[in-house]
Amino acid sequence: MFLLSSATRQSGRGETSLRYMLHRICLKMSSSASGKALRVLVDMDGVLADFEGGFLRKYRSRYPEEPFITLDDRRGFWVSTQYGRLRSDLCEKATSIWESKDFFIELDPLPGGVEAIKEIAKMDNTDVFICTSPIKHYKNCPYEKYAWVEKYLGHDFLERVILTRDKTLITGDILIDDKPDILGVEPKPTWEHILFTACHNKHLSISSSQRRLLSWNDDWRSILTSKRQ
Ligand SMILES: Cc1cn([C@H]2C[C@H](O)[C@@H](COP(=O)(O)O)O2)c(=O)[nH]c1=O
Ligand SMILES: [Mg+2]
Repeated sequence: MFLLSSATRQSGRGETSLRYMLHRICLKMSSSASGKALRVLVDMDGVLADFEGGFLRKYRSRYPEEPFITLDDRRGFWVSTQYGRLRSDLCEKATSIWESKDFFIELDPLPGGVEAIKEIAKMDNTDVFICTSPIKHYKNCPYEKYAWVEKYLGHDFLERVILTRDKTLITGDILIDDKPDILGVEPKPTWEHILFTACHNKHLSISSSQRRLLSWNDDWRSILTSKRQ
């Protein structure tokens, strides 16, 4: 501040543009600090990265003799629970897939997700963060989630990664997430949950007040607009 004000005092003609720049910087800082910038939280597994497709491909390749559940027949968020119901030992076999090295880094991006989040990141008055829950078997998953973001979104996007097992603690205006029930210690999260449609939740009826995003081809821009004041 001291440097800037002494520079404006000395500069004469440069004073107006320096003042203007300072004004712009202050505006950007105060709009973020006062919560005016729209804060968009985007989940990773099932929203940006194809967890279900990646799981089924690797499960069938590792356990070719075992029964499996097609994506069409998936019901309920937890893959492990549905496989456990099919046969109790299959719960552990399913879990072994996402606990393996290279599972998370090798997930394919879901259509349009990478392009959409890059576009959101460039929008004026908008802050976007990837908000994702790592598994407790932490040997590979947290590293690979960062590596996936770097691979598809670039190194600078690593600033925008939030790893948390409790998304209710994170403040934001919108959380785009495929998990139907997002619970945690905070009973009233600040965000509106936009349910991202996935094979496991497409049959669920949601309340009239809840909104869905059917895919990244759906009108996510209108949802963002609706949250701006
Ligand atoms: C289906 C399923 C998922 N998980 C793990 C895998 C991911 O790390 C999280 C989900 O993260 P998100 O941020 O909510 O997308 O859960 C699991 O442990 N068991 C499962 O059946
Ligand atoms: Mg998810």
